Amino acid sequence: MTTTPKPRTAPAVGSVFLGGPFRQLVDPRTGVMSSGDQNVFSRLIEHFESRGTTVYNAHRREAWGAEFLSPAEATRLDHDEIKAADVFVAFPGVPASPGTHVEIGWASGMGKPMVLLLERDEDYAFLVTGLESQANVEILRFSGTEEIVERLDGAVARVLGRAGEPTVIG
Ligand SMILES: Nc1ccn([C@@H]2O[C@H](COP(=O)(O)O)[C@@H](O)[C@H]2O)c(=O)n1
Repeated sequence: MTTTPKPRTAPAVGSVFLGGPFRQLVDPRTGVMSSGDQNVFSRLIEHFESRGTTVYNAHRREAWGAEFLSPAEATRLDHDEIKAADVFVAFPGVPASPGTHVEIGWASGMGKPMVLLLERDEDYAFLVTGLESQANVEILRFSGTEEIVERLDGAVARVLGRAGEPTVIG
């Protein structure tokens, strides 16, 4: 008897926090991020939402820069949303995004499964590239947004699969 292989589908993820450079991307002339930069975040948001995943994302929440919250409001919301999310996904940024690096520290401290999106051939902080020795994180090196989309579900599934395992200090 032959059996038909079941189609492989990525496991459902309840919620994701998506972070990355923000203030440095807001054009002072327009007060918002360029459409190209908005599209990168929108593409990843749509990717997750099309699978029924709730996406927490400050760039969309704050209308790409047109509706900045106060520092205290943004900090409280981001901290609460990272805590609520099943997975933390972020671009540390080139140049480095200060806010995202704070968020990476929070997510590590919370033991959150993490996927960090690093541009291929760019240089990043030692404490980002070394984080796999201390936390449940996958570092995904990419050359374009579509490469992220192709590889993201696999990386998310791997960190979720390891959630709850003790972290080996390297
Ligand atoms: N108005 C803001 C600014 C930042 N954030 C969060 O911080 C990260 C970006 O930090 P930058 O230093 O690059 O601005 C980003 O992941 C946001 O979650 C914010 O929520 N609101």
